Amino acid sequence: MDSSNKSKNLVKNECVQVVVRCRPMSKKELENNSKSFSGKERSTNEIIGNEFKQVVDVYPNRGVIEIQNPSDINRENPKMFTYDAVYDHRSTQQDIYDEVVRPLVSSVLEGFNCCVFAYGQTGTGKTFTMEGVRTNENLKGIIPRAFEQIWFHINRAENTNFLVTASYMEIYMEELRDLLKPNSKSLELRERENVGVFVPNLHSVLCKNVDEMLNVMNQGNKNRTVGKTNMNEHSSRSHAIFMIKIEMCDLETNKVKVGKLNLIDLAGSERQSKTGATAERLKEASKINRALSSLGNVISALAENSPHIPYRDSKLTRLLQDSLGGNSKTIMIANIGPSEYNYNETLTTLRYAHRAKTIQNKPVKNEDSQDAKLKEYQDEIARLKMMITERQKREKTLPRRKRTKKTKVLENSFDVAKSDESDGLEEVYDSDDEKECDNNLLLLADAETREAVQREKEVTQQLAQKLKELEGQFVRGGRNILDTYSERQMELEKRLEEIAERKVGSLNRKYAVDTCEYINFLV
Ligand SMILES: Nc1ncnc2c1ncn2[C@@H]1O[C@H](COP(=O)(O)OP(=O)(O)OP(=O)(O)O)[C@@H](O)[C@H]1O
Repeated sequence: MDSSNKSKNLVKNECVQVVVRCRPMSKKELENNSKSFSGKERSTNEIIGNEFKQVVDVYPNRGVIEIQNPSDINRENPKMFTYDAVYDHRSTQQDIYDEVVRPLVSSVLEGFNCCVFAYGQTGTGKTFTMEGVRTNENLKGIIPRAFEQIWFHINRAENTNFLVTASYMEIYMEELRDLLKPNSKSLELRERENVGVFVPNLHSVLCKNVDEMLNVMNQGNKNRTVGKTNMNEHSSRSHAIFMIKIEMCDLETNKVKVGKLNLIDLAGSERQSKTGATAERLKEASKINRALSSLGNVISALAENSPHIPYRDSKLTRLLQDSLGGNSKTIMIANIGPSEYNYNETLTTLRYAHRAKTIQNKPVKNEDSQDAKLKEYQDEIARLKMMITERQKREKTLPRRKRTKKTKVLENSFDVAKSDESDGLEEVYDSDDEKECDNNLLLLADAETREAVQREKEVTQQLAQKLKELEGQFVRGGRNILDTYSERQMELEKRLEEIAERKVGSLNRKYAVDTCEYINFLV
């Protein structure tokens, strides 16, 4: 990208947006909470008695979370934190998506790099928030909802070609694994100027609709490392990263934009005394905690404007390099639990989340991106079309004989694959007369020339086939305007986006006031 483009595309600094979601009391917590002080002895892995009291209060209208220190007997001085948005146990998956994530995915579709990551203690609802419950429409999480928004947009974007790919990987025990190719060897991270950190050889799947993306997600989830601990029946033992790349070409201007979306479900921090982890689970926990502590260090260093940011301390922080302090628009969802039993972990999460709010990114629109595959394909398509046209012209200049009954048989042997999307080819074969001319070429006087022409035609046919395959990679926008949503729903989506933007704007104003309170709290 030249420097004039760079300055044109440079958006002003933008802070990482931080939202906190407090999950409801779990069944176990509610059951135990109903018991008063039982006086029972506490065993290492058993959670009992009064420790399930709720210590977290959520004020969605003010973007505030209060947490009460259980050792403060009078319970007079709760600690207070303000975020871009906060969600309590009543919040729905739809609320979070519409108010927080929808505007971000709109930015992806404008050509920005964007990232959503869920952070928090084990069992606080990160996977629930990101992936949700597959079998329940209302409980599906951010990832499947993002698929719907993306394809909703594509199905309406006229005059645009799209090339959409998805990849899915996990960081397990500090190793990068391709969740779509579970038997392949572990992946490496590389860094290149103008590209940033990337993963060579990561498998990516071409997607043409929501269902194909859901298949990628489900396929990857089958291969994700999950285990049981005392804190969570299905605890994620790895950090999972779902990556979507959307290349878009405006067919009027021929300009290409590239939007990238990283959807990250981190493994949760955990304490052995609570999870009861032993053997393999314990080894995993130590790697998980180490990577999360390096993430904490990166957040702190960025918040303090430190000259050295320790991105290289773990694979997770290297991967998040662009999302934290880089060129991406980023949302951190900090998940917490409400009970006293998790007070220390919850406070730690709230503190890190608050620090992350000060991290400044410089989002840049990826316009005229040189590494776009779509650009490469389009150039190749133009080249193929030109070659085919030239060949056709050349063939027409060869001497012909008049068509006879006998030669009609030959017509069936020649049928260049004709794509309805291939404008160039339509030009070449747009009338029966021309096709007849082509067939007549086979009737040239001597066998040698006939053979040469036949060979020529085969080459042209191969080129046409290649052209068809390349064009088959794209999705032409604006083809399915009435497939899944009505016009009324489109309007509703627009309104929701406006509401979300207004909400974030008013919370930002509130933040200025609350920062003073936070500084007081720190001193
Ligand atoms: N907002 C919520 N509403 C209802 N149930 C929730 C909510 N958040 C979490 N849960 C439930 O809590 C349990 C733990 O959630 P989940 O597995 O998403 O936690 P996690 O943070 O991903 O844990 P880990 O780090 O161990 O993978 C699940 O049974 C989940 O359904």
